[in-house]
Amino acid sequence: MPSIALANNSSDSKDKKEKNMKKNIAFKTSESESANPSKKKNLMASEPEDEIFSDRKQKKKDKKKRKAVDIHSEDDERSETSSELVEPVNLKVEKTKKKNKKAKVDEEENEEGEGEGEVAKAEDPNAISRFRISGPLREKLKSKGIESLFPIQAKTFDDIHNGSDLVGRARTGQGKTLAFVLPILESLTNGPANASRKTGNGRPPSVLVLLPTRELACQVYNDFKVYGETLGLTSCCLYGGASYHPQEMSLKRGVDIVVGTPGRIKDHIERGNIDLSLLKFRVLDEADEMLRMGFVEDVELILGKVQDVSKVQTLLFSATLPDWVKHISSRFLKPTKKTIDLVGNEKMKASTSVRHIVLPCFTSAIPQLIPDIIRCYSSGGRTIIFTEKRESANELAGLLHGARALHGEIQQSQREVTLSGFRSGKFMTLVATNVAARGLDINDVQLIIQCEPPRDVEAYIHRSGRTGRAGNTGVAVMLCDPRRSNISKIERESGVKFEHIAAPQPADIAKAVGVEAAEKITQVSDSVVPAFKSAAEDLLNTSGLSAVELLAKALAKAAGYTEIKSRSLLTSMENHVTLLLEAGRPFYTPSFAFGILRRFLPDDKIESVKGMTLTADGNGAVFDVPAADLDTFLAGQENAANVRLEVLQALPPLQERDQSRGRFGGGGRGRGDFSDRNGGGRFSGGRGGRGGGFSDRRNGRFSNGFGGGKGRSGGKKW
Ligand SMILES: Nc1ncnc2c1ncn2[C@@H]1O[C@H](COP(=O)(O)OP(=O)(O)OP(=O)(O)O)[C@@H](O)[C@H]1O
Repeated sequence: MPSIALANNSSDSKDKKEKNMKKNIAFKTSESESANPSKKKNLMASEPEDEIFSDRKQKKKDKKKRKAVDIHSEDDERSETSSELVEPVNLKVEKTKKKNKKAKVDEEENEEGEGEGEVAKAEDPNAISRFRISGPLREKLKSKGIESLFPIQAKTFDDIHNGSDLVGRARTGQGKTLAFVLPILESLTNGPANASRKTGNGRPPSVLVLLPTRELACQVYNDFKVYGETLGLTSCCLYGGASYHPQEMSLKRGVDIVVGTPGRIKDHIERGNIDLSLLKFRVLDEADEMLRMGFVEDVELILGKVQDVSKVQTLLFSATLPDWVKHISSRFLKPTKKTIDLVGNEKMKASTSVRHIVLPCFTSAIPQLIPDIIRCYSSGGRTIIFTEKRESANELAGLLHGARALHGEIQQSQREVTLSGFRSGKFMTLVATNVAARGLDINDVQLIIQCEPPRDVEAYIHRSGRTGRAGNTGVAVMLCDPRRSNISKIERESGVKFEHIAAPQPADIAKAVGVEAAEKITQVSDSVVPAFKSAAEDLLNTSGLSAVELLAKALAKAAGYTEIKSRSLLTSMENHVTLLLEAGRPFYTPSFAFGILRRFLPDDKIESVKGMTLTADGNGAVFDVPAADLDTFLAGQENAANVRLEVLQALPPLQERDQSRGRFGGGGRGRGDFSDRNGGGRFSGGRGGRGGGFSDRRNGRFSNGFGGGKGRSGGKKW
């Protein structure tokens, strides 16, 4: 990892009043909902829907696993709201234990035979042998390298197997999928649900799993398929954008497990293709996202198809469970439900094995900056870049070498090709909208880049959680416009303590790529030396450069650089420098700082100032100027009394502007408009408030004060 100049934490200094996202949900009766079918129709038409992805989880066992770093919260509080809470668990510790145990078990199995190995396994409280997991399933798990259950799986297994409804929450990447897959499969074949479930041709499904995106549905379907077939259970995946016929054929033949997205499943219900009356299990995975997307009525309609609610188990899982979802869960789950919350009131809600970084940057600098961030922070693994808008994803993917876009407007078949190409390593950079934020489990994603702070804390938690999975480490870099950053809300609500860094500088980049370039050069066969020796000698004699200087150029070229530019600390613009302005008195507004500059600089130089931002202590202002203008600025200050300009090597803490009105509701222009003063801003986000994130557009069921502004109220336009 390169040594990047660390700036002080600018968010510490501010304690701004944020508008509270009200989560008082006005419930309406089902009658009133069904009285409004036309609105439902509209929503269905615009649904980003669900997803497909027939790609297998490619768990390359030989991939190097990065050890988890500890960024654990000091806050040890436990939730007081959950009905049945368990101690939050340090996955890293568990995982390390598991690895040690596995090594020990393997050793003993080899030396002393199977019996001894079983004893060693039994010492691990989460060893799969300690759970009611039957032989074939156990063997399948072992073949996938799973010898021991993760905490969320271990803590929910018995409750689910014994027949309880359950709400399960654990941080991203901690194995929530198998937490419901395994006990469901066992219950259906060797447990309580076995006796009453239907078998034979044309049987109706026993399990229904609902997910918010097609990609996620396919991923979860794949787990049910792989593990279910070891127990003779069949699964199918129903998602939008794919042809109806094969889905209808699967349903006609009879299937045990149906996984899908609400829109397509509702379509199948309306076409009379699917009978959900005899379900034994209903699962809402990423429940909060599904409900946030406005699927609450569809979900309710689908779940309501069960004949006898007392005979069905309902499970609800997510890494984020806002209070309003907990309220809603009481509609779907029995009052006797269990809650297993491994996050609870712990301060840190996001992944603890991820390094969370904030980097100031103008939108216009993003395309040039990202390749260097990837070089410095991806450790050679995969990168997912998140943009807010589909157009930005397309645009950025077009500008970055070897990157592809993924979003809801791309045809389903292409989405599948893109995701499977990313999983298989055909290309290493995916530029996506929030369609990829939830649940996707892709091997060796080392780096997440968010081009701007997301609309809410849940989005931050899920996006950054695409890395650092299953105990591995990762890096999440969030870019933000220094003039408009509003990260303190995310910081406060997620519990993340952001590291503040500046753009990678030439030395950082050289350090990151130099070793690889040196390896490339040393790997060149000695056989080339005689052939190129005389050319090398000529070069040394005629270039006027030393051998070291020439070698430095060769290394740069081998790393793909023919020139390397420094970047400013504030906007990350190339060939700009960052200055601190002080005037011996407090600064209240950026205009005041501009006023001071006007006293000693001509207008055209003032025009070149970028990113004027007040320091957190209010005693100065920080801004960028083109490196070519630096002398003019420094010389100019000589003519102004009490004015001091300093070239900065690291950013001081800066003031945040309160963006809560626009971004989190209340109307206004919302996000966007990240362009710099001079109209740069390739990715300038335009207007359109982003309020109303939770509102159900159909009947205001979720209308909870988030309204206002046009735009992305339903979050359905990924
Ligand atoms: N017991 C286990 N041992 C080893 N690996 C496991 C185990 N359980 C799950 N995994 C692996 O951990 C990874 C993360 O699992 P999963 O996708 O279910 O996480 P999640 O908690 O649902 O994450 P998210 O909240 O992001 O959806 C997967 O690659 C999965 O195969």
